[in-house]
Amino acid sequence: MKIIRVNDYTEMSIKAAEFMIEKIRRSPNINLGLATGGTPVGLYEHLVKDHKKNNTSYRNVTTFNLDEYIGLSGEDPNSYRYFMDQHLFNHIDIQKSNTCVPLGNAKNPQQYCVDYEKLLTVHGGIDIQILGIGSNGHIGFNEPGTSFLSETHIVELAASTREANARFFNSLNEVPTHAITMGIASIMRSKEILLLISGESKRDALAQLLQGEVNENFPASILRTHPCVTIIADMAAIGKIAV
Ligand SMILES: N[C@@H]1[C@@H](O)[C@H](O)[C@@H](COP(=O)(O)O)O[C@@H]1O
Repeated sequence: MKIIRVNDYTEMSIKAAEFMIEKIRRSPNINLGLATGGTPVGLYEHLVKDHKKNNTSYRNVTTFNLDEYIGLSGEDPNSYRYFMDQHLFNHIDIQKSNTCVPLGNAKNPQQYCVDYEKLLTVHGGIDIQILGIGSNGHIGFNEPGTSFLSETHIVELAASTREANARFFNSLNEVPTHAITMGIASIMRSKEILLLISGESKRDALAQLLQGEVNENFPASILRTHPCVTIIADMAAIGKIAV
């Protein structure tokens, strides 16, 4: 894993945007794996700025999001589809039909998981996957204990994850209990991974990722076995860890 140290959230977002823009310009029909949460918001802001200023085109780009809450429609302001539209898709020249975010209100969620996984394969897989990390080591919504062999599936969210994400909702009760997420195996099939880590609340997770064992109890640890991972981490997350 390659680690890029940056001072703060802003620098992380700019570096991540430069990293992505370079790939998109080089391969205009790239398949991007996208993440939600607070971490990539700055990255998306910079991609939008760059699109407006330098005309980087997303015309032939296809995107796949990692996850979505079960029970929320794409019009729900707390859905990840809504998040992606607001933060990125509505502001760039991407074709909406090329943006794939799992459906939170699919009629048959189990079958939908199989279909989403197939969709990834049919498109030739993800070229570069952006990831954030939960403080318990989750990636996507793959909570501790998830099999490293898992593909897109339905998960029950850990209490700590619902609490961490409650800040986006009116109350904890409104946070859905289940989500659909690409599995660990689906994520690991990406040709390249860019993991963003910012803030003191992620310090333990970063330390465990770098120094702990590769173990299903800490889902992100599998990334140590991926051939092409770049981590951009800020000083608040790094703290005194030797990187
Ligand atoms: N499902 C998302 C993840 O994809 C995200 O990476 C993580 C960290 O979120 P944040 O960036 O807000 O800390 O938790 C959320 O639950």
